[in-house]
Amino acid sequence: MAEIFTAIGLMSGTSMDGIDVAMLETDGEGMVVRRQNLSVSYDPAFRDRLKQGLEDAKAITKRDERPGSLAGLERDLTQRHAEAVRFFLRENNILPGDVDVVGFHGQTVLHRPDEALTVQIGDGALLAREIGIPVVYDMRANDMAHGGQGAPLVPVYHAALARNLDNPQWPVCFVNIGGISNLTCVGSDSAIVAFDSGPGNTLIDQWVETHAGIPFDQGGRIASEGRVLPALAERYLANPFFTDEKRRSLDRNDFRPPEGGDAELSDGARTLAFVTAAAIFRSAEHLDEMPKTFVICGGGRHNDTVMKDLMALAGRTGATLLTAEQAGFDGDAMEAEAWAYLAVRSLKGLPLTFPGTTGVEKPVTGGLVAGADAIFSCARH
Ligand SMILES: Nc1ncnc2c1ncn2[C@@H]1O[C@H](COP(=O)(O)OP(=O)(O)OP(=O)(O)O)[C@@H](O)[C@H]1O
Ligand SMILES: CC(=O)N[C@H]1[C@@H]2OC[C@@H](O2)[C@@H](O)[C@@H]1O[C@H](C)C(=O)O
Repeated sequence: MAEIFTAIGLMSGTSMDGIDVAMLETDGEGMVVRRQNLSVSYDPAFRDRLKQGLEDAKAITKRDERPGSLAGLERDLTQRHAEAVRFFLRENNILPGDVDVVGFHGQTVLHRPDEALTVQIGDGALLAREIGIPVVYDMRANDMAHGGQGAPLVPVYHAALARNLDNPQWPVCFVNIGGISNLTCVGSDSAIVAFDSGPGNTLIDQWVETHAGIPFDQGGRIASEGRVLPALAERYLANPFFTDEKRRSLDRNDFRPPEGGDAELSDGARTLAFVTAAAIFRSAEHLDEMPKTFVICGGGRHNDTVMKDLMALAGRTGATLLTAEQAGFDGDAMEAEAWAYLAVRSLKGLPLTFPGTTGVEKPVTGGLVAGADAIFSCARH
């Protein structure tokens, strides 16, 4: 019988809005039972420190360098993750000994796939000591070492979820709209093709932060009052990222928000919401077959203007578009769940990425383990 692990995943994504915590029971393959989850927001001062961290990271040439504020930031980020785990355990009356492993993403501060350089700050050994649970971390590096883009890693989990769907129209495409968007297309034969699909919420977030002093456009309301500026939208959509033969993974800074003079507040937000949706469909043109079902996950699905545009674009292809919840999942917890699932796959030496997901030369596993002594005594059957 397959080993079943209880795993917690921790995600601090490119939006830098906070830490998502989610728990699963899984064998790292077809068996997935989703358990509790919660999110802990970063305060504005810590978000500012993370943003400074992205600036300081530009000086990194080797992935273990921590110039400027980064060493202190890595320590504090790790402590915040430890606190989030302790809070999660307390809230749900779970003991550390009930959890077999934690999958720790950390915070991406630099991602340059063309230079095979990706840096997630987060000290796995410190986290394992703090919470008393083994930790799997740094799961992107081995993919890059084997010629992969280092992202996206979530597709293998999307594929596991797709198997739980009730008689869907295939292919099914999971779209994750975080700071950056990515998609995973799963065929009826379980084959997966995945890639980053464009800027997600990051442009909208930066636009409304600069021009309205708020972290995101709640519900897409500001956008709903504006109109799409076609020339501005095309400036983004004409980026070679969409037409290049090769699918590339994105750094948060690969697409920059418009200049102040390019638009007024609501037209800018409206145009960027359209760009978010249209980018996904431009990228989807690289799939062999247009998906028949789209499942929308990630914080971007809370932006009604983005969702309206996605609906319209899906409608043109005759596809059905569902939110993660309509498909029976939790769209806010999915990435954290994925990191729990990936941690279990890592412990079992199973591949995390595939030629069809990151362009890696062959299926490869990944991740480093901290606090490993405990692992072999804790896997339950
Ligand atoms: N109520 C809401 N209305 C509009 N947008 C929202 C709402 N809630 C969240 N968002 C958007 O979702 C973002 C967070 O999404 P999510 O947590 O999926 O991203 P992430 O995991 O940080 O990014 P990535 O997947 O790129 O690593 C916020 O920055 C915001 O733009
Ligand atoms: C380098 C990095 O952190 N990339 C993130 C980012 O955020 C979304 C998109 O770009 C995605 O490819 C990836 O995260 C998700 C969780 C992934 O690896 O699947």
